[in-house]
Amino acid sequence: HHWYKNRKSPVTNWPVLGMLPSLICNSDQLFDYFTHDLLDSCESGTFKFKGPWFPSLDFVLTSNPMNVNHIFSKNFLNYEKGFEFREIFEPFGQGIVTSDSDIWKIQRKSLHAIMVKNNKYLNYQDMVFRHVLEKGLVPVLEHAVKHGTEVDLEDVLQRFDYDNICLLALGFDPKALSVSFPVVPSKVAFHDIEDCLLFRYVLPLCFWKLQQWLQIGAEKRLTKSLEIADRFLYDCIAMKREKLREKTVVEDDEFDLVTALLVEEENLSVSGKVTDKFLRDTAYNFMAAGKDTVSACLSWFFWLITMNPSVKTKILEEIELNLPTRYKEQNMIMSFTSEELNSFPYLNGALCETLRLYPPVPVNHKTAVRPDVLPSGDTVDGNTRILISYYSMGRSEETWGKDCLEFKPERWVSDKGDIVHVPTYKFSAFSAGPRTCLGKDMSLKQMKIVAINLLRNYQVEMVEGQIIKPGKCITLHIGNGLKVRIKKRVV
Ligand code: HEM
Repeated sequence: HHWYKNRKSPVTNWPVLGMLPSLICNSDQLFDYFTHDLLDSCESGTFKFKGPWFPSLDFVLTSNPMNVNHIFSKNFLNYEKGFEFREIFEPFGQGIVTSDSDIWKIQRKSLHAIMVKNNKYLNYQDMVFRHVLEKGLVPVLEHAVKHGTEVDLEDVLQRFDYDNICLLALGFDPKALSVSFPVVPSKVAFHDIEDCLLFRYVLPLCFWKLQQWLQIGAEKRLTKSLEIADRFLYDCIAMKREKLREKTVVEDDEFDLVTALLVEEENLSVSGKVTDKFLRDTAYNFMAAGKDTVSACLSWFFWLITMNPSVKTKILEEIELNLPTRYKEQNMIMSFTSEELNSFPYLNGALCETLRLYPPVPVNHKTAVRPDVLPSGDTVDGNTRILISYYSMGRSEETWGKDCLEFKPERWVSDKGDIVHVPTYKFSAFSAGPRTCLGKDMSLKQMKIVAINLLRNYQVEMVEGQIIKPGKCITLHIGNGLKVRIKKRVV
């Protein structure tokens, strides 16, 4: 009866073990397995994965845009991160990424007021970005050009991201991006925490809870790394409080997130609640959300344009054509306003195409509060884990056509040369609905500026013989990095 019931399933549903063996066998290429082995065979773009009988690891996997619209917008209140998710990601505390209901609303309101609405903070963002470009990225690239050394471009960009996010959140420059490629303990700790949390996510709760109690394996590593990260965060917060006590006016170049929260306390919905723990949780979540995403996207972008030389040529032509006259001289560090960046629709298309094929957040998590019927016709029970595969959505033939696996920036440029906008429930790299990414505009702006500076001034050549594939991580990195040689480009 069991075999008969499951005869149409694209993977074997074993008695007792469920579909776990197939998942384990494909853990090396999980997102392709979700896309091609599970979802491609379901007309509704939704697959019910059966885990072992005990403990239950069942989940509903979907890449159907109508379901995404329903889960993230139309029936938003029925789909939360959920208690189990918060338990697993407990180092995030009561921050925006893992919270629901009122706690999430307070976090979202305060972060939105600062990251999107506060002009002083937006100016600070631009200042920090220019600083990291000028004092971090360019000297490291120049060093690589001068010595002809091979560099891991992904590592360079991750360090760039880390310095940028630390300055944005805490006003502290860890100088992770410098020619000596130093080991930065807080950066290593954040990375380790992410690694250990991924373990927790795929293991049954009772298993990692036991490990935690015994303080062995990944849980032991997690405790140590969390101590390092917390010490770093609380030290930075104490320094900020001390600085503010000494000053009456905060300069524009000191207006980081923690300072902004302290200064703007009365105007935010958190009056009287800006405790050290609140600041720690807010900063931790902000850093976790923004720390590796830009570098992941840029790494895939440089690899994709190297594999597609005609795209690279077109981007360079667009840069030369639309570059403001003040930058016609070579070797200058170029920064742009958002309006100026609108003159690069093809570059925008190439970045969107990268995000479509390699979304830095490949899968999102939701929990159904009450039973529901999805627009695809699939039913979900209350307390069901739902995984939304952004990776599979970007590779759906139904949404993107027969050439969905090809890298074609042209699909994002209209016949008139304008940017084509795709609804967020179809192109969900930054998620959709009320929980859309708060760093979207900033990230797109920063990625364009890095791309223009690098492409115009340097020639980035891939080292032969590399295997480029996603690594096992919460963020979609290139597993083994991206080894390149950098040369100066002559215009
Ligand atoms: C290419 C770059 C980025 C991508 C693709 C991206 C993608 C996403 C996605 C998919 C989510 C939804 C996650 C979820 O629901 O759990 C998200 C949320 C978020 N992102 Fe980003 N992100 C990027 C960069 C950034 C940066 C640089 C920051 C901050 C400096 C940031 C801040 C946030 C925050 C605060 C949230 C939580 C929003 C909420 O739950 O209300 N993101 N991002």
